[in-house]
Amino acid sequence: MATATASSLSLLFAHPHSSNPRPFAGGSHLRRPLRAAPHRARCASDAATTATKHRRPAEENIREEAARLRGPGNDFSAWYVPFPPTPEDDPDERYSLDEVVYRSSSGGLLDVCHDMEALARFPGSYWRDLFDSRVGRTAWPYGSGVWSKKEFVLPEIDSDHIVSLFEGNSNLFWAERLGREHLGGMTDLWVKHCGISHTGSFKDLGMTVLVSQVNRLRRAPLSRPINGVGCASTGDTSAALSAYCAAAGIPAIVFLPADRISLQQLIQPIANGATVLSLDTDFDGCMRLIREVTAELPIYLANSLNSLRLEGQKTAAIEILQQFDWQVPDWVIVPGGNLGNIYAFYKGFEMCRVLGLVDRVPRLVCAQAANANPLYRFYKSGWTDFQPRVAETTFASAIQIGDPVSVDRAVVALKATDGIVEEATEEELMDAMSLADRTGMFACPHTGVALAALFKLRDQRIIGPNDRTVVVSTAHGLKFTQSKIDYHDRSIKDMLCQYANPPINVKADFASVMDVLQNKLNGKI
Ligand SMILES: Cc1ncc(COP(=O)(O)O)c(C=O)c1O
Ligand SMILES: N[C@@H](CCOP(=O)(O)O)C(=O)O
Repeated sequence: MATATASSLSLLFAHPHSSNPRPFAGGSHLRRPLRAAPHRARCASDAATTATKHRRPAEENIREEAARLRGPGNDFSAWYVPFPPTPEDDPDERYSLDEVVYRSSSGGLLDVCHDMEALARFPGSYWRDLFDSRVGRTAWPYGSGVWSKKEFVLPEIDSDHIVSLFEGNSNLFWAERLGREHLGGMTDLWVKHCGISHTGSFKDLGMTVLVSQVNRLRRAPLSRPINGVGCASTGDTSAALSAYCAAAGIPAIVFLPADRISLQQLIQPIANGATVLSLDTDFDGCMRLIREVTAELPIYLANSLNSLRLEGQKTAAIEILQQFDWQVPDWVIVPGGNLGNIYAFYKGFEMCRVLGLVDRVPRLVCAQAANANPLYRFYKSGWTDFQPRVAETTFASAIQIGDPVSVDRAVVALKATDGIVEEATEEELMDAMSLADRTGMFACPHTGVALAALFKLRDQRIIGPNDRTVVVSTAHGLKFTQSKIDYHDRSIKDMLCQYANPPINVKADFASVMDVLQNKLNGKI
């Protein structure tokens, strides 16, 4: 494993060995030349946002309206660089986002690097105001929580190529009762409901970006021969990929570990018309196969090994800052599996810090199921010994991953934020999820993992009662109802299920009903 050395994204934005004082800023065939700095901060997207005061003509749709209103292009750009940057790397190694490339020349990961100098010509206040002005609108494509931050995501894509289902802008839920009653009087506890979304998980945020770029590549003038988009999945990536591909008319191919994902997840790609291969292996086995297959066939890889995905996912971090009026929370807790998302959160926060939208980043916590905890073990070894493992069955089935592709990214994120890795047993995660449900949520088991980590960190007094803390809820509880049914049925072997609330079977007569209700009201049952 490559050692993570970068402690700040700024190292990505300016290569350590580059002698160019304006890193990647000039002379490249990958980007248009920079314009002279405008004295007033305006960009094309801005014009589209502000010019929609009048209702568009009935014969025009929102894409066409956006095209009509589009002003001159902006000069922001982005490209792939090796990740993390090491002194051994060729400082000139970079790739256009229009290339189909997932790995650096040394076989390492890639990251999307933005032209920070161009973005930094505008003060943080400009970006805050611009992003705030777009929230809740329908102006294409800014009604999406991802594309409302287009300049920080895929600045060069034509809005007409974007495949968006108006994802993002998810609820930041004040978990008042959970914090007050069950977490030692926590006053400032929040749950970012990334799973209350089009396909029921945070994957929509990344998939809109990836499928939009594929759409751009397939269409003229690039006209790349990409016949389909494929992924390995524990159920959520496949659902998001299938939905976005279906919306764009692009074939989707998904590799699923047989009998290891929920029925609700399985039916999503089936319903969206994807080619679904159910394979007799675990997620890590599916991941190995999809990598081999995409190296042979003109199928574009949609897993988070592909760093485009993380550009969309990072907008959840920016959205959290925005929802707090650009104040930075103290802690953000993220459940981790393949480990792309923890890095995406870091990148979103760090980009806002570097560009002056905020002045610091929160401490990150990555929470893993004890049955699938390679990162936790690595952390506990003092980051000295990473061992992939065979992940055991967990109710948090979407993070049943033993050989995460983004482990290097996670290490960078955690080291840079003085982060922590925690784990949760099956009982801890199911209890945490069920307790949260009892305070008005309908959490998924992965959110249960993050909540269980919070319980532990509160017990250890690492997180204080007044610390502003955000737990990232990654999927909708309705995708994982069987685990809740088993819990409330007390049918889970060796689990007390202390918050189970099974239905009471009552004879359908007045006296029996009254009897039960009186016992209930008197606290006897
Ligand atoms: C619901 C859910 N939560 C958390 C995760 C973990 O995200 P990551 O793989 O980016 O660590 C996943 C996917 O792995 C997921 O589907
Ligand atoms: N939980 C994921 C696992 C794959 O992660 P990815 O982010 O690399 O696509 C899933 O839902 O498939």
